[in-house]
Amino acid sequence: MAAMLSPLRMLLCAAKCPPTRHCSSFVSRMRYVNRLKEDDASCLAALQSGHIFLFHRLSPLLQHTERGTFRPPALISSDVQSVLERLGSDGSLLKESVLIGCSEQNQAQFCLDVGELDQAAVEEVCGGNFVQLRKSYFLLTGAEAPLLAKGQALLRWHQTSRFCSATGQPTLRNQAGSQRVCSSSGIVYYPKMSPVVIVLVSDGKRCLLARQSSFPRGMYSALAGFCDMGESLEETLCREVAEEVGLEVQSIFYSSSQHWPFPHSSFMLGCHATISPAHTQLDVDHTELEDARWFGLEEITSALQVKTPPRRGDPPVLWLPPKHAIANHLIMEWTNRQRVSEVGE
Ligand SMILES: NC(=O)c1ccc[n+]([C@@H]2O[C@H](COP(=O)([O-])OP(=O)(O)OC[C@H]3O[C@@H](n4cnc5c(N)ncnc54)[C@H](O)[C@@H]3O)[C@@H](O)[C@H]2O)c1
Ligand SMILES: [Mg+2]
Repeated sequence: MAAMLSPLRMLLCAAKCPPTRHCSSFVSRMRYVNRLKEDDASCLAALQSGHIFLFHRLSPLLQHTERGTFRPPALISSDVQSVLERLGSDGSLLKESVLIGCSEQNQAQFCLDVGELDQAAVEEVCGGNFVQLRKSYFLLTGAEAPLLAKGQALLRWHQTSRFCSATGQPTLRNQAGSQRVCSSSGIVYYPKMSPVVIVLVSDGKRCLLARQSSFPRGMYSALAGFCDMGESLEETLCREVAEEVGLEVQSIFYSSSQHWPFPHSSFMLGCHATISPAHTQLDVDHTELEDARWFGLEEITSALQVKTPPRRGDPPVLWLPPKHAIANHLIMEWTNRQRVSEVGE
């Protein structure tokens, strides 16, 4: 999963880069993006030759490909400019684009919300459809889904951060859209994510999954909870497991992290935790969770084979979080470890 590299995999990826006397292309891309965040003139120049992903009221534009898949078109600036002009908008909207990265081809990448234009008209001119992010996220494969999630998160932040919470005066963004400054007090605001710990608890033989009443039918996921102010990752993890299922954690292993756009930007910190096999009795907090249960390797293995979510009237079947979700990644890691340890027994 490209968006979630464990520290070991990160080391392996870094090891693959050939040593050069100059900066690696990764280093130069990261430095380029950083420069664009700090220098408005360079960012504006990069926008003229950059790629732009369009959104309409926070829904990204997707196109059907010949292979029956979907992709977000990366439009060039001059094309976006002519779409805007054709639909009666003056060119100034283009400058509202927000920097989201740099492609491996060294192209600066931006996103732009054209919510002030008629949705159907933009769709017709661009030959695509604006699809809600929750749906788009699961229609896309690879790195495009997290890129769009980042774009939507930044666009949402700009749309909801127009005023300083200390003075009530308007805030002004820099060209990259990486910060906003109060026009009166000079207070600088940066985009925010809420840290969330997500943990797959195991008693050595089984893993613990839970469901909230709002989850799709049959879906169980790892335990998750927002960090309280001042807490460490470990403290949040132990508190959430205690609060939600009444268990005390013995040990914690960090796995990986993920930006999760739903319902707003969360920074998911993924961990595994073990509890003593002698203390597995659950005391579920039913105000938070509809159900929590232990699942063995066999049940998880067959749930991983289920390809479509259960429908109303179908026999009850365990449905696991989709591939893009870090919960799925944790479950896969646990499954692989259990398989190895069962072979070793
Ligand atoms: N990507 C994944 O695999 C995955 C899996 C499970 C959950 N999640 C995400 O994790 C998040 C947290 O999980 P949870 O709902 O069990 O959390 P939780 O157990 O902390 O319960 C949510 C409650 O926490 C309170 N809360 C405290 N700080 C908050 C904040 N900054 N934002 C919103 N609410 C806050 C609210 O009262 C809210 O109702 C959810 O938004 C969910 O989308 C992601
Ligand atoms: Mg929770």
